[in-house]
Amino acid sequence: MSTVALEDLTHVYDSGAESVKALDDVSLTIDSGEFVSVVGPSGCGKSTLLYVVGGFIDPTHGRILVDGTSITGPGTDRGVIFQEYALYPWKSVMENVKFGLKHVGTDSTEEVEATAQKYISRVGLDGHEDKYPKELSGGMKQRVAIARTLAYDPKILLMDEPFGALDDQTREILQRDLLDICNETQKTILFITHDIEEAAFLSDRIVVMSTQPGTSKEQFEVNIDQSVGHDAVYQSPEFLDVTKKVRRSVHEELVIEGNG
Ligand SMILES: Nc1ncnc2c1ncn2[C@@H]1O[C@H](COP(=O)(O)OP(=O)(O)OP(=O)(O)O)[C@@H](O)[C@H]1O
Repeated sequence: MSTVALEDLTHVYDSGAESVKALDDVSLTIDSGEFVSVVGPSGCGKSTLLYVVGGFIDPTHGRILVDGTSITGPGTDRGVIFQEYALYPWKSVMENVKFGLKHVGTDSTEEVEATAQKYISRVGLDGHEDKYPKELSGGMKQRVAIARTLAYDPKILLMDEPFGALDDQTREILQRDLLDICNETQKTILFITHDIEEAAFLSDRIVVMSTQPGTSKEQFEVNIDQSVGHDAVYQSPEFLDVTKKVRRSVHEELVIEGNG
């Protein structure tokens, strides 16, 4: 369990001729075990926010604290899952998952094998260990990516549109699996999505970002019992209410952008 605090994050991409302010003074705390989604108009800085929290880019201003300590780059305390599965095409499912464990210095071959197998099973890929990415569907590839990240047990998951490339049915199955994993392991999650319904189904809290430069515009608590399943949740008054409010908030930004 880990708390993540984003303090006054500003990021400017400076490519010499032109500079783009992607984030403007974003502050946000994600409590231990909390699931927070970030939504907002295209180009508002959602991915930038995730890269900064992942430690892949240094913010121009501000800092990120994990359990009170400032981060200085990527680390195994934070596992990142992208929309593109980022698997090694020349490695099998087993080898891809084992690769994740290299970062945490597990020495024993048996231990590595057993841990990899545990997470391959956890994401429902028993029997597919020796297959290569090209032999897998999109949903299976994303399961491998999730298993590879879970295998080294990061306390924090940073997910950038992880289900964006999947069909509706596969997406719903993986959303449910993700929630089950969260309940079992109490991960702290920062989840980026375009999909307001997805954010409302999965999250404890939704942050709406303003149009570029991205600021944390508005936040919505979500109190939904996801265990009743997608169909029942999607028809519940709480779900309809929160999606309406979030949609309105995002839509205001699109109008502002259109006028600007
Ligand atoms: N490497 C870069 N160099 C310069 N500008 C960049 C770079 N990466 C992103 N940007 C700009 O920063 C702003 C924020 O981009 P970012 O990808 O974080 O937004 P986003 O909200 O994730 O977008 P989308 O929803 O379309 O994926 C955009 O104006 C984008 O063009």
